[in-house]
Amino acid sequence: MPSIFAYQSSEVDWCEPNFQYSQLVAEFYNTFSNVTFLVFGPLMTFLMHPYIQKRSRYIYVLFILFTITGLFSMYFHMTLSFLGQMLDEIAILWLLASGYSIWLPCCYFPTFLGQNRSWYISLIVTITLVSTCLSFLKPTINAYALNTIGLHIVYIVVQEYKKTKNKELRHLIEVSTVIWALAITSWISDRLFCSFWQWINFPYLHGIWHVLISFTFPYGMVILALVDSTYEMPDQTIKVRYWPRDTWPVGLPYVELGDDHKSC
Ligand SMILES: CCCCCCCC/C=C\CCCCCCCC(=O)N[C@@H](CO)[C@H](O)/C=C/CCCCCCCCCCCCC
Ligand SMILES: [Ca+2]
Ligand SMILES: [Zn+2]
Repeated sequence: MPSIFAYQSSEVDWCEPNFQYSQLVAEFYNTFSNVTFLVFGPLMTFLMHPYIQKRSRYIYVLFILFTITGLFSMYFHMTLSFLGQMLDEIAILWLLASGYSIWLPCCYFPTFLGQNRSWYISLIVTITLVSTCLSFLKPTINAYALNTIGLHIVYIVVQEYKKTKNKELRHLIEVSTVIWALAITSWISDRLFCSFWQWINFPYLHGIWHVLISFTFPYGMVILALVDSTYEMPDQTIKVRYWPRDTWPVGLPYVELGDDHKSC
């Protein structure tokens, strides 16, 4: 049995050919396409710093876990090792769990918990601990299970889309849903139609997934901050801004706190 550190000890291999450019990096494009995680994580922490200070410092954990996920994903694609796979998937699991703990509006809590966030967080932590252990039993299905959680997040966001008249929020939800749909299509295509992509000499769909899914993170954070503000900070004005410039046709969304209060 190979060591968990050994190159190609994971049962999962992606469509991109291995060791094409270097003996050290198994999947070159899949490894370096994670660089957007390393940029967006710290940049979003900086841009949303005033909001996080006011709302909850636990949000920093989300941004740190997002950056760590990018690092582990790089390590996984560089080595295709079992350790790399598990670090990548467990980091995603805890990132999603932290997101659910902080952002899920109370109206989506299971009815037996009432509106009690402390009980809800205890439930999420318990489920995540059990899932972390279960993830070692059949590691090939982990990524599918994580994408199912992703589908549930999209479901919640779509429910909020139906409820809101806020044009800015609706626009953010529309753009992020399209980006997520393109991302998941790339992920599934890489898994299912690899021989076709190799035949046309374009086995890079998983790298495209990395870039697209990393863009859903800033969008997801801003959408959830806006939704959350209607429940948790009803008197605070939240402004959506875009980095590097509001006026540029494309940019990274983030939130800023308004000086005034909604009720003033
Ligand atoms: C109310 C809940 C709020 C939760 C908010 C969390 C938002 C997280 C957004 C993005 C995180 C993306 C993390 C992706 C890591 C990619 C690393 C990777 O590619 N790993 C693969 C192997 O290399 C592995 O096969 C991938 C597994 C699947 C990961 C599933 C991630 C689901 C992301 C869901 C994003 C929904 C955004 C919805 C916007 C409308
Ligand atoms: Ca490969
Ligand atoms: Zn990947």
